[in-house]
Amino acid sequence: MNILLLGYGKMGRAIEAIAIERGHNIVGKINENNLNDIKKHNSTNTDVAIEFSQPDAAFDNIKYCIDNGIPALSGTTGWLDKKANIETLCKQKEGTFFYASNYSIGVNLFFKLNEQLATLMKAFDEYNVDIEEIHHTEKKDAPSGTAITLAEGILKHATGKKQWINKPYGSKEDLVINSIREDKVPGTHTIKYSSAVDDIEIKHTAHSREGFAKGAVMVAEWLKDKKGILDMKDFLKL
Ligand SMILES: NC(=O)C1=CN([C@@H]2O[C@H](COP(=O)(O)OP(=O)(O)OC[C@H]3O[C@@H](n4cnc5c(N)ncnc54)[C@H](OP(=O)(O)O)[C@@H]3O)[C@@H](O)[C@H]2O)C=CC1
Ligand SMILES: O=C(O)C1=N[C@H](C(=O)O)C[C@H](O)C1
Repeated sequence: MNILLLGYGKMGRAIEAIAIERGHNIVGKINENNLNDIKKHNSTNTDVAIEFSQPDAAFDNIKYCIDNGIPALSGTTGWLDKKANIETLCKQKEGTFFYASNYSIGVNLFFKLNEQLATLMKAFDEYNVDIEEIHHTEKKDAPSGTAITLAEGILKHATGKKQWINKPYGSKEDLVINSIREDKVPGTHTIKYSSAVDDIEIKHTAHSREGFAKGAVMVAEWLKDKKGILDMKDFLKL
């Protein structure tokens, strides 16, 4: 499979290593120094684009792929206010677009567990729920995309919470997401239900970027012949 990497930073490099190990060709690596090279790519020389860049770059990268008939998956966080525009374009052009805030299989099981726990805890309003996410200090956005997905999963079920906020403390109606930045941490997310007498916690700890990268390559292999707007629920059949 011919893969175009849009974004060749920490994730682009981790994805390249796994893609090569799985027998794929990397036909382009785009970063801020060679942005114009994206124009060399089209549906005849590229099977799929894997986009892990930065919040202000994702929209244009994905738009290019859809305009040029290249199936695209993106993992970039912090740009989702424009995702609906991409989905409209994808429908108009009958293209292929896949998005996940986290490509790790373990995190997607954790998303499911989070919703199951939120459903269970609904009847016990003596517990307050909050989220903590810890990432490396180079991360450009906060809260993490994964923490937002976790918050949306809780808000769907927890009647006492009205919205998430990205501060260490909030009112009873706020679902607090506390973002902590520490050197080299690949990504740790904790959901904590606290009462006066005890706490219940679930936690996902990424040991490296390998899980995100392997998930992205596996999705790319699956996506290349698909059409439409897809996500991890379609891929994992969860
Ligand atoms: N969904 C998931 O599973 C995961 C998502 N992420 C997300 O992926 C994104 C990238 O993470 P990470 O690799 O750690 O970040 P890095 O900062 O290490 O890499 C970002 C790369 O994007 C490049 N870039 C900047 N502008 C453009 C552009 N217009 N087109 C193409 N590339 C561009 C940068 O180029 P240059 O080096 O020249 O500045 C850099 O190489 C983040 O949003 C992060 O949150 C991360 C891990 C997992
Ligand atoms: O920037 C990162 O590194 C990560 N970003 C994603 C996010 O914002 O959730 C996924 C992962 O946690 C690593």
